[in-house]
Amino acid sequence: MLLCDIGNTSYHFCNENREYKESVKSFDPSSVKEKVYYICVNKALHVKLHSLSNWIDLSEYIDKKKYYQTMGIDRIFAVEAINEGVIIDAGSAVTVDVVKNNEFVGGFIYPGIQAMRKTYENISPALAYSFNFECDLDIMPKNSQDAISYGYLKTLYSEVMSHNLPVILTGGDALEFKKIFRDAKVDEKLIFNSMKKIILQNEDRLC
Ligand SMILES: Nc1ncnc2c1ncn2[C@@H]1O[C@H](COP(=O)(O)OP(=O)(O)O)[C@@H](O)[C@H]1O
Ligand SMILES: CC(C)(COP(=O)(O)O)[C@@H](O)C(=O)NCCC(=O)O
Ligand SMILES: [K+]
Repeated sequence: MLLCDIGNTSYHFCNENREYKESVKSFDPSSVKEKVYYICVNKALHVKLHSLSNWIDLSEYIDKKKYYQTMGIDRIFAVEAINEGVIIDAGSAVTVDVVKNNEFVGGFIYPGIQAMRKTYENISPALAYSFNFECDLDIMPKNSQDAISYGYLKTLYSEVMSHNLPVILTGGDALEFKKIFRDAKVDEKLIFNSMKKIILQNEDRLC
């Protein structure tokens, strides 16, 4: 079964156990001839995907009453996958969603690594550093690279840890954030497993 999670940077495919990515900028979805179950947060692609009969939008098979109307479908599928924890989906944006006793408590959206690095760089060339994910968030920075790394990472780290819940990391940058959320579980297949659960629950409707 071919699954696809489409974000603002990548088509993230999973075929049985093979995972691969294609760029949103260059990939042509009509090149896929087999049936593919997908979710998509990329509004620009919605019309094209809905015109392809072999691309099946799983967002139509989820009970959206538990979520707010404009919530990203990637976040909804991630939340549906767990009963308790804080999910960090680190991609173009970093989304953080809190689930307690199988209930969606709420969540927030934080700039992704590339977006934030460009923001600092656009302020001044003096801030053109990659983020140091090894920087000690318990010590006030005394160099420029840690000054922007701490500025970007400490707020996110403190907020996530304040919930005292298990942390689950997913998304293209999960392994970077694992360096600061050391006790987190990295689950690159979180959303794909959630998609499989929804397909199984709706197999009579999904021919
Ligand atoms: N222009 C870009 N914007 C955002 N992320 C980018 C960009 N170029 C490369 N990346 C990398 O691509 C990955 C995006 O993560 P991914 O989860 O695939 O994105 P999304 O789900 O938002 O499409 C990250 O590792 C990020 O660092
Ligand atoms: C925040 C997102 C852009 C994240 O998408 P991604 O990082 O996977 O490209 C996506 O969840 C989205 O479009 N959300 C809509 C706004 C909201 O969730 O409130
Ligand atoms: K994301």
